Amino acid sequence: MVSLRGAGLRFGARSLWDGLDLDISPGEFVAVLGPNGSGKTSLLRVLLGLQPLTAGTVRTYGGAVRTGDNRIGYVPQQKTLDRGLTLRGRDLVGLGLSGHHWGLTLSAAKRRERTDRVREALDAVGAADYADAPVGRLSGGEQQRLRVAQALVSDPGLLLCDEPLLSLDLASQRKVAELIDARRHLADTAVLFVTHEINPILPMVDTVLYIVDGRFRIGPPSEVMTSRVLSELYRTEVDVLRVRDRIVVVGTGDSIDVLGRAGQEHHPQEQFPEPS
Ligand SMILES: Nc1ncnc2c1ncn2[C@@H]1O[C@H](COP(=O)(O)OP(=O)(O)OP(=O)(O)O)[C@@H](O)[C@H]1O
Repeated sequence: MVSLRGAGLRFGARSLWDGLDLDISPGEFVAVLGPNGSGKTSLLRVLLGLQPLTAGTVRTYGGAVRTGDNRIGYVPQQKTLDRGLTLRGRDLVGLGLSGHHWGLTLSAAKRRERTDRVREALDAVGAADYADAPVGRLSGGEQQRLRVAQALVSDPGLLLCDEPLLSLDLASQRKVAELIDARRHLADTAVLFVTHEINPILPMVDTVLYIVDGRFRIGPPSEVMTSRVLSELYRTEVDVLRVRDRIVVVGTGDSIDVLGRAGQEHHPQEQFPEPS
């Protein structure tokens, strides 16, 4: 579905990553992790044909990337929609069916097919109940389900997700992650999932691409999410702990770190005060 060979991207003097070789097969779930500014969104933009590489090659579906490829679904970084936006959820999802494929004037049969596709996508994400409400009035989690439906309505074989769980509560995170996972099992859809937090998707992840300051590692979570590998990537001492079925990362100082931005200056008694 995706093939990157010797791929590099630089802006001016700054190289985001270089020498990146990555193959993604149908049905594979790839998590892309790394601190702010490491080039995760830029990688998605390359695959969407919005950002040319500065070195190497990229192919999707075995051919050159192109913008507006409706075989690629895209869930963008979540922004809360304007409260005043009166567009209905059903129409937002319909935007995922590109005009040139369906034509500007639709026959009655085509119109019915389009309506059915939108309804199926709404049902698949459990959004049928609020499909006719103005999207600006919906909660962040409800809006996010609609974005997933919009990305899936064209039946993409490749789904690119840019932090789709951001600012969702735990129940909504689980639901949205499960929807995406269900889709890949149902249709063998390959998923490239940019995230700062691996735990909500950990059971689904086949491969991690972890990028830090131009350095990166690719492999299964058990190989990449280790103290040794993350310490090498961050060039500082990082501890990766397994707590129940979660991964806890300490020492990176970025948002995947259990201690957040203060991680490297951590004083245990300040973070976790003893009960008085
Ligand atoms: N078109 C551009 N021109 C110049 N610099 C750019 C351009 N696009 C991105 N950058 C820079 O490249 C770096 C990587 O950006 P990118 O959005 O890919 O990071 P990210 O890993 O997705 O970050 P975050 O986790 O904060 O979303 C940033 O420093 C950004 O400012």
